[in-house]
Amino acid sequence: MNVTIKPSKLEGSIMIPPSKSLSHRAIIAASLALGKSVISNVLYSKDIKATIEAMRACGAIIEEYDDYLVIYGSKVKRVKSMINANESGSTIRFMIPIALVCDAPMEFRGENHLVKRPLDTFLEIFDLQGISYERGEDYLPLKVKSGIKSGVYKVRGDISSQFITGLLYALPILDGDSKIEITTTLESKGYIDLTLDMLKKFGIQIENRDYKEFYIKGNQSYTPCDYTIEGDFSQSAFFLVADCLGANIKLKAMNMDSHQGDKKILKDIEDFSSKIHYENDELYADSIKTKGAIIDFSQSPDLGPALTVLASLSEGKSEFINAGRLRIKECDRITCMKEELEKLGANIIEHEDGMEIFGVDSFTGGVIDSHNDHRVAMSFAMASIKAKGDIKILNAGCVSKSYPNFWEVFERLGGKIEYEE
Ligand SMILES: O=C(O)C1=C[C@@H](OP(=O)(O)O)[C@@H](O)[C@H](O)C1
Ligand SMILES: C=C(OP(=O)(O)O)C(=O)O
Repeated sequence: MNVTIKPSKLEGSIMIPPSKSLSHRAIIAASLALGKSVISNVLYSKDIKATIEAMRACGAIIEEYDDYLVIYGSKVKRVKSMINANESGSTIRFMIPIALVCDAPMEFRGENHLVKRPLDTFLEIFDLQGISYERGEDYLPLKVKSGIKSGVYKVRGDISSQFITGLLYALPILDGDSKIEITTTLESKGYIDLTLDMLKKFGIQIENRDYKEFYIKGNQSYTPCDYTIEGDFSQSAFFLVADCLGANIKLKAMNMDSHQGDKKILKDIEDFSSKIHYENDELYADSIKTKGAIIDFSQSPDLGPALTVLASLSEGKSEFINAGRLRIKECDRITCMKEELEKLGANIIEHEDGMEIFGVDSFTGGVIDSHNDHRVAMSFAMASIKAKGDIKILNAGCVSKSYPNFWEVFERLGGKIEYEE
């Protein structure tokens, strides 16, 4: 599906969808807890559906209702011999160690760009533990012959924190104690905090030694827990950027005490010289001519696409640093944002691990390729606010990865869209 957006004023109050990161974590923890858990405020995005199916493949009984799940957890067992993570990096990297708690063969699959996103950390572990596996040219499909064992795991912290999250979920339920040693600086640390918080809620103890080593006692049990998913700060970024660009959108019921790393968007927006307000339970940013800023993406890579749009429309120069991991997401988000924004008149210099962005006053119209990346598509929806002509976004349906009703919400806020199948 393609969409053509006519520049228009966006205004209104909306509920931001539930956090994708917390949803994955709650569903997995509940699926591993023997007994009944209710997970409320669930959005059935493609990524979350992939995790639900993956946990069913490992033995959980999951009942789906409108916006909540009733989950009867189980010990990991082989109900199906294949897990398809679709396009979800979180699902594949969380599920590999979890599914391999059960000592039986498992095939992991993925779709589109996911098959090329790195899984080396796990392949190295398989080699060290003598676990045989088969793969082709890409990382997926991956057929693993047997389960993982407790012990010492040395893991890089600068490729994806998702490997560490997967291990933190799996190692407590193995026989024997384990230790994860982080061998580099740890990036996306906020996501490890979300993991540790969720594990604690479901009764799992992890000893965190300053994020350098994690000690994990074996033979632990997940205990059931009812849990409500809070609003997603990564998704709030698109609407707060829209506010800066001239929209008047208020985000209802965000948890201002949230531990989500992407809550950093509030500071980032203020670094661009706008102001964040939280009044009467509503979050919004001032519409002003923002000024260029220096933004570090080591802890919050998912904010990259939205902030590239904001920087392109801010006065003067912005510098994005420590952003190399943006290249290993749903697409190479550095090259893609540069190439697509330049079609609208932006001025960007690309570096291996960042960008220099020279602000312009407004955009022209143009045809944008979303590169099948939900965050790219949503960022260009917001770019349309400052465009002098129509913006057509190709393959705009990719928003369903995290936010299936995004375009409906955009229209409800006053966005003018023509759809084309
Ligand atoms: O653990 C998580 O929920 C996530 C971790 C981040 O990945 P990295 O750890 O690879 O940066 C982030 O980009 C992803 O969207 C969600
Ligand atoms: C990178 C993302 O997710 P994942 O790694 O789970 O595919 C994302 O949502 O931007």
